[in-house]
Amino acid sequence: MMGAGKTTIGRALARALGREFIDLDLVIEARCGVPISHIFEVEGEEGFRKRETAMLNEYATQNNLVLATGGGAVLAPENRHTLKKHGIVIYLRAREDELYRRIAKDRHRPLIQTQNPRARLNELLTLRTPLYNEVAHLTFDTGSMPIAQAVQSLVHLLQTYSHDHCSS
Ligand SMILES: Nc1ncnc2c1ncn2[C@@H]1O[C@H](COP(=O)(O)OP(=O)(O)O)[C@@H](O)[C@H]1O
Ligand SMILES: O=C(O)C1=C[C@@H](OP(=O)(O)O)[C@@H](O)[C@H](O)C1
Ligand SMILES: [Mg+2]
Repeated sequence: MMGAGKTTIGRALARALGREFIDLDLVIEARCGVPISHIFEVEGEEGFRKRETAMLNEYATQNNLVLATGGGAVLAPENRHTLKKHGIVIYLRAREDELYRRIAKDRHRPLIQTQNPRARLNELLTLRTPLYNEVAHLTFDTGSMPIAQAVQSLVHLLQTYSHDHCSS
């Protein structure tokens, strides 16, 4: 979900693993030359989702990446299939009040620029939590854990997962 730390922790995890980091939102912004919020204004959420799926399809099959999606990438069944098929998907989980604290003042997340952003976040979480669970190979609670500590734990979690599930 927005504010879980996908961009921040993803970037630090990539560094720790010596992998390239790709954030789908940043790739979309770089290609379009405008912020995500502008894409929402001009093309609506639907237009943004098409771009998100196109970028996911482009990067999902590349090896040796840490790829951060936006929180809504799980909405399309096609994206869930792509993520599960090609990646080890980590669901970064944090409590609703912690998510809200992290994103409340940020004007760059168009979906919560509403009269009642807290209620909106709650609605989105209700809708999406089953989808996050469906697509996750691993679930990790960031809580109020410092980023460096989260990264260390994730490296360990991935090592264990790879040892148990990957043949080479
Ligand atoms: N574990 C954490 N503890 C405290 N702050 C965090 C943590 N993870 C992320 N943040 C902060 O929360 C905000 C949102 O993080 P971000 O990585 O953009 O989340 P996402 O990409 O999942 O929306 C940023 O200001 C980031 O520094
Ligand atoms: O949850 C969502 O639907 C979205 C999350 C955002 O990314 P973050 O999850 O990195 O904030 C960004 O993709 C866009 O604003 C839509
Ligand atoms: Mg992000």
